[in-house]
Order: sequence, then C-alpha cells, then structure tokens
Amino acid sequence: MATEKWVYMVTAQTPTNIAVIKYWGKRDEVRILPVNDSISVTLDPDHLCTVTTVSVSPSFDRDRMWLNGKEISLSGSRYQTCLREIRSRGGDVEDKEKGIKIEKKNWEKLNLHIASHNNFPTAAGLASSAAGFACLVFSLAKLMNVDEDSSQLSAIARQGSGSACRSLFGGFVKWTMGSKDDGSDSVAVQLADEKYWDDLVIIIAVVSSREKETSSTSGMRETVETSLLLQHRAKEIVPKRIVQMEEAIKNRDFASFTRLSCTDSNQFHAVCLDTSPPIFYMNDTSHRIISLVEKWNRSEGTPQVAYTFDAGPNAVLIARNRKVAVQLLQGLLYYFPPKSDTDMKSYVVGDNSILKEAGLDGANSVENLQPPPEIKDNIGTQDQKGEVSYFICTRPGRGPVVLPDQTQALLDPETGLPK
Ligand SMILES: Nc1ncnc2c1ncn2[C@@H]1O[C@H](COP(=O)(O)OP(=O)(O)OP(=O)(O)O)[C@@H](O)[C@H]1O
Ligand SMILES: C[C@@](O)(CCOP(=O)(O)OP(=O)(O)O)CC(=O)O
Repeated sequence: MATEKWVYMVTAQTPTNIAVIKYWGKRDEVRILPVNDSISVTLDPDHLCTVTTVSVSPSFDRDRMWLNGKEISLSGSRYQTCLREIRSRGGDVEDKEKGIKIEKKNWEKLNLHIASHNNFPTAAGLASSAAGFACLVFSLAKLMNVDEDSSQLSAIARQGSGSACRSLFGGFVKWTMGSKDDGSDSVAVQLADEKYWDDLVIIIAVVSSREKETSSTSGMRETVETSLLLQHRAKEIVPKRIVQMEEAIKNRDFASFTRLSCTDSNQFHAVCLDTSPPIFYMNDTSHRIISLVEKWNRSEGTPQVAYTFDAGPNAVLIARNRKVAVQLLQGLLYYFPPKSDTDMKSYVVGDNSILKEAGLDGANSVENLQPPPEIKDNIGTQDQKGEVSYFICTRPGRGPVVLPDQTQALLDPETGLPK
C-alpha cells in the first residue's frame, strides 16, 4: 500500500456554542469530566464556524495539522486522545470511483493531514476550541466511516475541550455530566433543534481587552482547588437550574430563559471571584453592558434581552426577537460607537442586514442615534468609543455538516498539503 499515491479527504463545518448554564470545574482533568451539567445554544455557522479538511494517504509519513494556515504540533495529549479514540473506531472505507479501499485495521497505520480554519479570531474568548475539536472529531468520523451517533462522538470531542461536546448538535444542547468513571455517559444531547425557537437573535459584543485572560482550563482548575462556592453551585444550584432551563426552552419562555441565563453567568463570574487568587474575566465595559440590559429589562417590565459572558469580557446578548434586536443594536451603538474611520459593515459583522433595519447603514447614522429613554441618565454619554472592537449579529444555528463541494477543501486533493 505504501507505493500507492491516492489522497482521500473529507471537509466539514462545525458551529461554536455559548453556554447559558455554564460548565466550570472538572472532577477528572484527564478525561475532562465536569462537576455539573451545562446547557448551550449553538450559534449559526454561517457567521461563526470552523471548517476542517481531514485527509489520509499511504504517502503521508506522519500526522500533521495546519491551523489557520500555520502548522501546529499534534503532540498535545488532547489532540492525541481524540486521534487515538477516533482511529480505534474506524470502519472499512471504499471509494470505487477512485479505486481506494481502506480496511478497518489500517487506520492505526495510516497517517493523517488535517487543515482547519476558524472564520473568527482563535483564542479570543469566542470558543474556537469548542468548534475546533468538534470539527476535528466530526470530520475524522466521516473520513473513517465511524459508526457512532453524535452523542457518542461528543464524548470524544469532550476530551479535546469540554465545551466542544456541545458543538456536535445544533439548537439547544445539554451536556450531561454522567456518573461513570470512564466518562462514557458524559455526553451531549440535543434538547431542541435550531428551528424550535427561531425568533431569537444573538448579538455578541467583542470587547477590546489588552491582557490575555487566564485560560478556561487553568482557571477552572484553580476554582475547583480553592472555591467553596463552586461546590455549593455544582451540588445545590445547577441541578435545579438545569431542570428549569430545560423547561424554559421547551416552553419558549423568554422571561425564565433570561432570568436563568443572566443569574448563571453572574454566578459563574462570582465563582471566579471566589477563587484564590481571584480571576477577573469581565471588565468595565462588560459591567456597563450588563447595566444597560438590566435597566432596559426592568423598564420594560418583562425581559427583552438575556446576557451571558464566558471566560472573557465579551458579551453575548440574546434578544427575544428581531424587533428587540434592532432596538438593542441601536442602544449599543449609541453607547459604543465605532471610531470615526470605521466602516459600519466591519463594525457589525455576521448577519449585518440588521444595520439597514436599524437605519444604521447610512453616513452619520450613528451620530443621529438618540439615547434609549429609560437609561439615558444612568450610563453616561457616548464616551465609550473603541471599548467594543466589533459586534457579531447571529442566531441559533445548525450542527456539523459535511461540505461535499471539493472547492471548499483546505487541502490539495493531489498532494494533501494546504492549498
Ligand atoms: N479549528 C481548530 N481545530 C483544532 N483545534 C483548535 C481549533 N481552533 C482552536 N483550537 C485549539 O483551541 C485552542 C484555543 O483554545 P482557548 O480555550 O485558548 O481559546 P478559545 O476557545 O478561542 O477561547 P475561550 O475558551 O476563552 O472561549 C488553540 O490553541 C487550539 O489548540
Ligand atoms: C466559560 C466556559 O466557556 C468554559 C469552557 O471551558 P473549555 O471547554 O474551554 O475548557 P476545557 O474543557 O478545559 O477545554 C463555559 C462553558 O462553555 O460552558
């Protein structure tokens, strides 16, 4: 087989996700087993996604990977675990057209080339590791004809990065912590697909931050070691919240959804503060955004927007419908206008058709914005230029898909090297 020249490849696209009931803390660092269940919303891959091409050829002399065009090492234990777990489940593959036949037993011997691209900044608090490891596992499973369902695959992705297991599904997803020592029951399941609650609009404020934050992995390790509040959260609080959140999603009950998302985000950050030494992920801009949303929700009498923050200052804002999202964007741009030379289409990315609906597609449109009446005296004026790098407008989205169009492959079909 070593003299054969064929390259066999698969390309897939996988979404990222944002937790509304947070995963924070592991009971097993190696297998990546969490101390509590978590629930997330998958974000539309049309706006935020990873694309990965995986290929196999008898002519490859070692496993190699390129991330965003640069070769990276696969020697880390998380990559090694995912590769080993997937290889051991590989099935027979035959492509008669190309005259390729790979037997199950050969997956252990054949080497892989992998190229991956995130269409959003890597390691910037936008969960690139979630989309990245989910895409790696999903595309390899397709390449190797692995006969396992998405939940079983999620248990492999989990070992790349915990939150990655939830990116194997679209819509609303629960990661069940499981109780077995081997982690086989610590898997993701879909609660509802992306069409179930499709009124929701998600606006992410990518908040400028100078220093690199503590990574989720080391941050949660320190929390587990030092925070008593985390123990209370995991045992007493989250189990009840998970039930309530499942109910809220089932009933499309936005008021409960908002209450639970916001309080859980705040408690996650409280647990970070309860860590020794304390971890600060949010900054003044994050706090200002929370204030703005809280005041607006209060003045409306019923919640219009939910907020949640992961391990960084970026705000993920979930509006109950498009009309509210338009108002939200107007309010956000009033308080966080772009720097004077910024083009609006690069300041609001993703689904930027919302700019037109918000009347923000013309020259001077931001300068003409009026302060939202309910919050005008409380937050200060338009002095926050540059605090938000940009906004992403998106919505709940689908799970992983194979991209059959060869032109989307990141590797050359002849050489198996990056295009
Ligand atoms: N497309 C990808 N394919 C495989 N691995 C990836 C991919 N993108 C990111 N990663 C891995 O994830 C790491 C970044 O994870 P990290 O947790 O630091 O950042 P993040 O996930 O973008 O942010 P956060 O966890 O704060 O939301 C990268 O160094 C790389 O190892
Ligand atoms: C705050 C979070 O985003 C934490 C995510 O942590 P990671 O999944 O990045 O951590 P590791 O399992 O160590 O790779 C909350 C969440 O996504 O649930």
